[in-house]
Amino acid sequence: REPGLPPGPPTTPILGNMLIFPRSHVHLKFTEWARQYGELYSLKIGGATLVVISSAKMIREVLDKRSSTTSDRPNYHVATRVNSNLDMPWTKYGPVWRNLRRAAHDILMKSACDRHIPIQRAEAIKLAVDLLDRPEGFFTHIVRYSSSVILSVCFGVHCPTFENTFIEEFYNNQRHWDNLLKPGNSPPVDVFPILKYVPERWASWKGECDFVGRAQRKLWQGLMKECVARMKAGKRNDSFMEYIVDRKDKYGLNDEEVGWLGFALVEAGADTTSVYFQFFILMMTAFPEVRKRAQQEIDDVVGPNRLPMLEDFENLPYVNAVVNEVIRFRPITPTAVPHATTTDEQVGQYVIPKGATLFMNVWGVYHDPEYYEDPEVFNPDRFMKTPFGTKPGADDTAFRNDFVFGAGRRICPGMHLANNSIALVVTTLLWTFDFNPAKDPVTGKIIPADPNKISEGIILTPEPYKTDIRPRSQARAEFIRKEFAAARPTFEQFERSSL
Ligand code: HEM
Repeated sequence: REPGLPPGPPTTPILGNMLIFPRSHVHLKFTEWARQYGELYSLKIGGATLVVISSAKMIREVLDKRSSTTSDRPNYHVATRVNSNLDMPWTKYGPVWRNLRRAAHDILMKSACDRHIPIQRAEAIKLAVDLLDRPEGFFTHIVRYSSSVILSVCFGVHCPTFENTFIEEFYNNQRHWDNLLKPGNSPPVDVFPILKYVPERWASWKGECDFVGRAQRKLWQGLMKECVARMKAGKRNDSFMEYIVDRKDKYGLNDEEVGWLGFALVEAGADTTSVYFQFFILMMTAFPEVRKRAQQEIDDVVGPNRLPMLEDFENLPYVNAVVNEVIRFRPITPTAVPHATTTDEQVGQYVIPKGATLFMNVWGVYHDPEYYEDPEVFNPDRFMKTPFGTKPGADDTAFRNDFVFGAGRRICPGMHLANNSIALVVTTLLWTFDFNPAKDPVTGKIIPADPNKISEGIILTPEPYKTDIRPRSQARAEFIRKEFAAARPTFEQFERSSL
């Protein structure tokens, strides 16, 4: 470890910390090291430097305040080979990223997202109807919901079913992509660039990259073709990509970049949102007393004769606390997406060198016992006491409830769309359903839903679990079906073409 670097675990010659770098549950090891080496520590992987940021104060200091020099992405040979670095979350900081980001900002800013609330609401109602019809398929219904929202909003196409559709093809392909991105699944080409030149017959990852790249391109090309054909036929439905196609010169984007931007929105927005709901239902199943209190609040504010609206959300402090606690307890993106520095950065007594990879340890921040009372306990009440759920009296000036969306210039541009989805789905589901632990059909014994069973790729996902989903009353079930019938015109404008 070079002098001046933040401290970190002892290194071995040449390899640095490579042998002790975790192969899974990276966030847990990062957090264990944070308790030992502090809010800013470093790791060496061969010649490369990784810096792990594990406090709200340091996130502000390094990623927010210095965002003009800490917003690059690390070199990712796999991403370069798969999509020439045009898939926005992985794009290097520079003119292409700036153009993509400007376009993404304009279509995803709050006022632009608000125009899409009707389809998000209609989809939340469809999700409830799917859960009434086939509650055991709840994982798939959630994935369909979030994919269909993103596809409607971005490309103007609704997906009424999961099976044999674009969504199934997209998710199959994403599994390959996630595998490639997982540390250890392809050789460390970025640390030892010589590996780039290993011939394909000894480097199966190269073929896998080419396969994934071709499949991703085929997906966005199909979507773009439909979108442009619809525009030409005079059947616009106000989708984001129509807006970008109209203004691609203004944004300095060519057709290829426009296509990859559309793909990035679907990729970054579908899985993340659906995983939030998978965790939410898991928590409502595991903690029925929390669910009942949230339902009581909705009943008091909304009553039984109408569905919750987005505007109700701000009048539901306990439901807000539940939403925030699910994010704190199980942050979907526990180490966000790594940033990289473009200059040397002096931070206090340390120097973070140019080209270092920066990890934002969201899990470590949200599970820090110095700031959170019993951080391993799911307890929405903490957010009723202080705005960020921190211990009363703790210095929370640098805290935010949205660290899960990243920081600085790279902060997730889709957060307003995601937050609208979360508010609408959470309130609709709590209004309509009870979630209870399932029972074994043979023994009658309760099958506990365990929040600790988590699998991970780029994002944290609950392992499949069982839950007993039932409407709170026959009247509420019938009401939802009526609302679904009334939402027909909202869906229709997205059904002019099908996928
Ligand atoms: C709960 C849902 C979501 C979570 C937790 C989430 C989280 C994140 C995180 C952690 C990043 C990296 C930020 C950084 O580097 O500091 C990111 C980037 C991004 N997200 Fe999201 N996201 C969500 C939903 C969405 C949605 C709905 C969209 C679009 C429709 C979206 C589009 C993007 C894009 C395009 C980027 C790349 C930004 C860049 O590199 O400049 N995300 N998101």
